[in-house]
Amino acid sequence: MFSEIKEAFEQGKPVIITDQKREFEADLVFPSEIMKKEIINFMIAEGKGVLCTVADEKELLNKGFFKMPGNGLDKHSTNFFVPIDYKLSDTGVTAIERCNTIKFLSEGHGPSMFSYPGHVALLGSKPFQERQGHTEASVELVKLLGYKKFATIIEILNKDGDSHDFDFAVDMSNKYGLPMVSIDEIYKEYIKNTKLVYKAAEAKLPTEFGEFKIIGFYNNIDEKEHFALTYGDLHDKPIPVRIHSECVTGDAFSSLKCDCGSQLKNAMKYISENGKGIIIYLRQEGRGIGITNKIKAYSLQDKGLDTVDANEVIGLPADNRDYAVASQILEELGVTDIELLSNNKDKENQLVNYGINVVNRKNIFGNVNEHNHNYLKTKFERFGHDLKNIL
Ligand SMILES: Nc1nc2c(ncn2[C@@H]2O[C@H](COP(=O)(O)OP(=O)(O)OP(=O)(O)O)[C@@H](O)[C@H]2O)c(=O)[nH]1
Ligand SMILES: [Mg+2]
Ligand SMILES: [Mg+2]
Ligand SMILES: [Zn+2]
Repeated sequence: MFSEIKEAFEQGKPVIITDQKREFEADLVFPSEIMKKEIINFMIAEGKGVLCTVADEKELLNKGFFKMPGNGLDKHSTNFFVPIDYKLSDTGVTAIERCNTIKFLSEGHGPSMFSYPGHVALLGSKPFQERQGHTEASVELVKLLGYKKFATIIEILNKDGDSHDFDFAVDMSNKYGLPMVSIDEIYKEYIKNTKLVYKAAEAKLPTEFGEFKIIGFYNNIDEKEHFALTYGDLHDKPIPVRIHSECVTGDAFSSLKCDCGSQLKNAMKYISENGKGIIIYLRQEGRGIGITNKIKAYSLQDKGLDTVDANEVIGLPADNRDYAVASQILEELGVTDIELLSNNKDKENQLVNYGINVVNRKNIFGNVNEHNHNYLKTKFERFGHDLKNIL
């Protein structure tokens, strides 16, 4: 898909970046460094939103560009700088003048080359893992494809002048042969190509199942302290790997409402019996909603809701987990080929999408009891977990 986008850029066609999660809006996007007058004209005519040129926020601030007053207070607000024209422009509004302004900026010129306020809106992009808007997606996309980190974007309005019309964007894509890509897809590719996790500390950890090593990591993806336990030599291929999401009730307090505690122990046992392996402990409690929300969900389950509906009734996704950190932990440990110890196909799919070679997925079960039987049945029926053999 990314090679198709590069081809479109080379032919002077913008791409459409969609956002299925945050705002449902669609923007036309083109690399600033190869901008042409005709492309600007097309983007203004067909997009109809506000034409903005995007650059890295830090770089803009370092060079001395001016932020709009009051801007940047809310992390989700549009990060406008004072709009610009290149210095020698006449009015600054024509397609050729806006094109020149955009190209000048992408050549690295500072504020002295521009006049203010001008006719090209200027946006500062944040680090992608901090904010996943069209602003960030546009510059990361062009960077991934080998262009300088400057992009030009415009929001698509439909024939009535309304935004958030996904079908209209699809029609435009078909009419002009413009590739479509979602912010999510660009983010996945970015994570695959950007190192964001580093080993921070390492020590011995003797356990009931033998001597493991425990390794802590810094990461620039979220604020959490993820860690891993490793056992034996990790040079073999594939290495057994258990990626376990935190379940403090099951893992530490012997809860019988789920299978997490016994599943974790069985994984440690399997790894020590095989003489090698890794447990990655991800701090995404309650399938990513946190312990307090999990308790809220439990109280709805006490009233008869299943584990999926309970999350949804409190307004949260049934499963909010992401395995980007796990895939980079594996990379940091030098492991690419794994035997995934899991019954969860989404875990496997996400890891594969993040570039991990899952040679095979091996089921690993916890204990079934009268308290967790329905919970496991729901996971089988509604999430498609591979649990048929134990129910
Ligand atoms: N929201 C919510 N989370 C739960 C509930 N029961 C368990 N969990 C969480 O579910 C997650 C289970 O994680 P894992 O065992 O790594 O993953 P899995 O989806 O069971 O897949 P496997 O790899 O087959 O074990 C943990 O984060 C638990 O805290 C529940 O009823 N509601
Ligand atoms: Mg937006
Ligand atoms: Mg589990
Ligand atoms: Zn659990």
